[in-house]
Amino acid sequence: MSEFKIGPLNHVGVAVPDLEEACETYRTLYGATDITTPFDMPEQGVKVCFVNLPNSQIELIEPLNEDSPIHNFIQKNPKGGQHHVCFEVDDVHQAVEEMGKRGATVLGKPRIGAHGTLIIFVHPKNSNGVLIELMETPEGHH
Ligand SMILES: CC[C@H](C(=O)O)C(=O)SCCNC(=O)CCNC(=O)[C@H](O)C(C)(C)COP(=O)(O)OP(=O)(O)OC[C@H]1O[C@@H](n2cnc3c(N)ncnc32)[C@H](O)[C@@H]1OP(=O)(O)O
Ligand SMILES: [Co+2]
Repeated sequence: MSEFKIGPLNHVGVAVPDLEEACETYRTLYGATDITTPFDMPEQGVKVCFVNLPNSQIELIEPLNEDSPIHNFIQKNPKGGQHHVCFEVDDVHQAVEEMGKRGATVLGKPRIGAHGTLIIFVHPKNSNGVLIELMETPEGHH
């Protein structure tokens, strides 16, 4: 197995109080034309949609309920805010192992994210206050 390292920036996560309103902002203010239909991910506690860009995505996420991992974030930032940065990796299980070895705190277990591949999160305290998501590269995405 090759030495662990992060690969391409896959998306920037933005937490919002109202997903439809945020989509409208990207449509009307920024002229975004390729925005996916919002969908719920109950197991992740969020409603999600993507603003597809030539080289990356903005991932808009809204808490589904009070148990959502981003419920507190929206409480503290009622207008929303930049939430996480996601990098692609070859192997999430290798990433978990390496993060542990390198003294970082992995949040929860690997689970399937909005791109249908395994993801993990590394605590903001390990990366200058930025929540980092690591996701396995989707098939055919290179
Ligand atoms: C559908 C999946 C999709 C995908 O891409 O596939 C997603 O990306 S879903 C994204 C939503 N899911 C997650 O974020 C899961 C991982 N996150 C967590 O486990 C929590 O959000 C956690 C632990 C990072 C923070 O939880 P919470 O805010 O409830 O805890 P605290 O209030 O105690 O916060 C601890 C400490 O961290 C600071 N904080 C919280 N969120 C963030 C953030 N997004 N970026 C930077 N810092 C953050 C918070 O202010 C506290 O700081 P402190 O100085 O200790 O007060
Ligand atoms: Co994400």
